[in-house]
Amino acid sequence: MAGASVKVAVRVRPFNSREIGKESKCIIQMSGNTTTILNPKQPKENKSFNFDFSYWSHTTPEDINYASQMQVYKDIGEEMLLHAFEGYNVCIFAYGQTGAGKSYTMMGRQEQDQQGIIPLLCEDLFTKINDSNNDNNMSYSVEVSYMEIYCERVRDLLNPKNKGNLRVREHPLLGPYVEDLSKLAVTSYNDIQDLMDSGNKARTVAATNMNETSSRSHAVFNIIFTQKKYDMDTDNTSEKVSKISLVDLAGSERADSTGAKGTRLKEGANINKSLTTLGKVISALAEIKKKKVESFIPYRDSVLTWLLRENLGGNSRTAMVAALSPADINYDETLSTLRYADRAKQIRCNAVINEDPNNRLVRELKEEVARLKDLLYAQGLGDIIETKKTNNGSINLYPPPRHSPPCPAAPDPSATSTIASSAQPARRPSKDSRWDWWGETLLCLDLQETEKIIAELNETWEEKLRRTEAIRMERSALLAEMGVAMREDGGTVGVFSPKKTPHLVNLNEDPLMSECLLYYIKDVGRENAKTRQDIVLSGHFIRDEHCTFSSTTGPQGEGKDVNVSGKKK
Ligand SMILES: Nc1ncnc2c1ncn2[C@@H]1O[C@H](COP(=O)(O)OP(=O)(O)OP(=O)(O)O)[C@@H](O)[C@H]1O
Repeated sequence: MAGASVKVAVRVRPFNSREIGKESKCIIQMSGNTTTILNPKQPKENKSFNFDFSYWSHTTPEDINYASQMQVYKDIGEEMLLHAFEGYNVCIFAYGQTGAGKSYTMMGRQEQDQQGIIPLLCEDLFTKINDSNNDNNMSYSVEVSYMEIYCERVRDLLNPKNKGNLRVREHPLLGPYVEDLSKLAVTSYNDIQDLMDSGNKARTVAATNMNETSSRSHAVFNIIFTQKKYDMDTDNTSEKVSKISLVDLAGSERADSTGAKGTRLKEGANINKSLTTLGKVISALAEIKKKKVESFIPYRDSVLTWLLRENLGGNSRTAMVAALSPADINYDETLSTLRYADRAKQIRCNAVINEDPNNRLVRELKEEVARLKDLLYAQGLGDIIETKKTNNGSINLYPPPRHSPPCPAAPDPSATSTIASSAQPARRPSKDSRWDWWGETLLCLDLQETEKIIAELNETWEEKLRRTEAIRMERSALLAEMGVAMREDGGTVGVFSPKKTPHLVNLNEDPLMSECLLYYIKDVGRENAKTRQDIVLSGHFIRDEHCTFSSTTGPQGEGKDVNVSGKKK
């Protein structure tokens, strides 16, 4: 299995009404696995590409060559699900310009035979689990998370409590992950379907709220699939864990072709930042294969690529579906999609079976906790751990005792989920104490976070189900309170109050979050930090000596400063 290439498929959809209205010509031809694009201006300049699959869905199911939703699932989804049962991480992502058919391929329509890869895969997953229920030595658990990345901000689509933007963090053992992203336990396909529906609604509500369409955000649906096998002979239980990531990317068109201006253009640049970086990552990985040399892969330059790092050239079996418009008016975008897909073919991933990762992880995390505690004791900060014991398990971080007080009274770290608690220190620390203060604070945060992860891993299945049910009830209550109903209205999906008046709801209540959360991921270890710009707190924010927070758009960043109250300077 080692060194398998990314599987790449392209799929062309029927004309839409706009294209029909413009009397568009079809410029895509397919024969076997080969896709040819005809240049409408230069008839002799046809370009052909070979892929693992070329799906002709331009006509109707009556056409013998027509590729149905089921065929796409059988070729791609079924294979990936098989790998998940083998214990590999898998990923399927859809790429293409807005309206090219990404969501149709990934989610599809509710109607019969029109469901896409995600629902078909989830249904098949539970069919297979139920089929093997006769085997008493096997047990399975399925957990789901669903997030949206918009303008480099991460939103939880399943838990209404997570209103703000979630932090993307890096743990020395876990790698990149989204802090506090809900992982909900599911026991049937119906459970997953409900979560998918709620998540899709939350996505539409948020997009409506921002006067946008969801095509500008990336949607990442994750399934954590755990299989436990009891061996009677050895009285031992072994475990395989697979993460199934199903990704519907934002429309890939260039900002200038959407007529975006001002703020919109800036947002576009940020959305495209993830896509542009994805392109750079794919190109860099393709170069490695071609030239057989190591090269720098800019995973950290965007939230999307950072979170999908393992799926792109790492521990994963990965497939990509590139959605194509058939129309001559979209020639440039479609050619660019084909080139993108062609490069993706070059990527090789080194997937390994994730056997017994949780036991190992808990052991390693406990070692990490012991190491962090030793460090705190060695620095004379043992009293933090002692306070924690009497403090309901939470560490009072502000200020750490030895160098106190570099900052004023301690805020309640649980008051807001992310920045506010880190943003509280308002007095400028003395030059000498500043570094110690930050070093110690980071140490405390690491300890707190690692203990949180251990608690999560140790949660029993019953506890997970109870937590899932509590979140489900909160979600229903919130949606009922907002009077949200989704309906098709003249082709537009909207958010309506029960009286059917258009009704906007503010899911983005935290102004601090919405104002200043731009992720900053810098390729520098905390311990190697040499300049104040290198202090990366929680992976995103850099606190400078004037107690403002710089959030930049990237390592080269044109930084945008925000002060502690979250208003732009
Ligand atoms: N293979 C197909 N067969 C039939 N209809 C399709 C197909 N692919 C897409 N469509 C239709 O084309 C329209 C646009 O598709 P879709 O919403 O999936 O595009 P998209 O690439 O996800 O766009 P966005 O970036 O806006 O999310 C939809 O009405 C969809 O039902």
